[in-house]
Amino acid sequence: MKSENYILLVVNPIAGSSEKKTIIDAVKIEAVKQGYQFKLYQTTGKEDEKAIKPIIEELKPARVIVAGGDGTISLVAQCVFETEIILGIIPAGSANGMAVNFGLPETLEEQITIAFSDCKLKIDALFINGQMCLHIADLGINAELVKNYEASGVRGKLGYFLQSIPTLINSDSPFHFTIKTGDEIVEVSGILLAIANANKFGTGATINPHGKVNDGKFEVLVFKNLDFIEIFKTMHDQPDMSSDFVQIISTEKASIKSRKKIPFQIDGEYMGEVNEVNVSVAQEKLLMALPEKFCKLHST
Ligand SMILES: Nc1ncnc2c1ncn2[C@@H]1O[C@H](COP(=O)(O)OP(=O)(O)OP(=O)(O)O)[C@@H](O)[C@H]1O
Repeated sequence: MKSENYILLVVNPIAGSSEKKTIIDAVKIEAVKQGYQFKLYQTTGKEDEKAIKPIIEELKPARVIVAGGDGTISLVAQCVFETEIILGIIPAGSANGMAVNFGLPETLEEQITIAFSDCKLKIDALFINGQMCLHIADLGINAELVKNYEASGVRGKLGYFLQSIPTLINSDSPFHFTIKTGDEIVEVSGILLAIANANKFGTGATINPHGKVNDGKFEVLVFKNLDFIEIFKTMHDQPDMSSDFVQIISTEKASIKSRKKIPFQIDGEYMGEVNEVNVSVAQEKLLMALPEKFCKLHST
């Protein structure tokens, strides 16, 4: 089989509410136009990683393009981790947190241009309790919201919205955290502890204004209360958040414990309740095709 002459497109047929045939056709047309062979893999939700890895080994594609939500992007990222294969993204999930963080445009045409472009960046991957995280993981009310959303069966942004009020009312928060980073131990209480490789939540809220995706570090952010003025500030790209609202720890590794078990999510997938998470970072191990503005911002 001829190497590096393929574009592999991985599509999650059930992600979000968008119709996938348009995406598949448009990516195929672009691949053929650029002289590539085209291969499509549609996820089943069962052992997809085991199915995708041998396809990549056999075809050695120049790029793998993924059309789905954050869960599918993470799945495919694991398949190209530590290789020189370029990963391109067509956001097609409900919340698309990663796409919002990377500043990917809204139209399919522009997304395809970027996925095929030479504007590339090697980004860090976090490993949290052995699981890859590219965007944001958290313990507390946001993870509770993800759990309730997944259980509700209502997909899309409306599902998140419908779940938010009962989740806030019924939450067990605040939680008490012990955070160990190298030599430092911090004791702190909060409603939400986020572990962020990224700057923004899927809502566009900038929770981690100084984070960089390729600096070999990540941020542990403890949100102490539901201060709506401070939450409002996160709608700006460079919010000046008070330390009474959020405590930010920038580090290369962390061990986080809590007295009681807390709902936990990674990149929008609910992971159950835990009372300990261990985080490490693998620097610049994932090669991605990203918007020029994002690449420039991270190359300085
Ligand atoms: N063919 C399929 N049938 C059912 N579930 C699937 C299928 N393919 C993938 N999945 C499941 O989809 C989930 C990942 O969804 P993804 O992150 O792509 O979308 P999302 O952002 O969660 O958006 P949505 O809310 O639309 O699912 C995983 O739980 C995976 O097991």
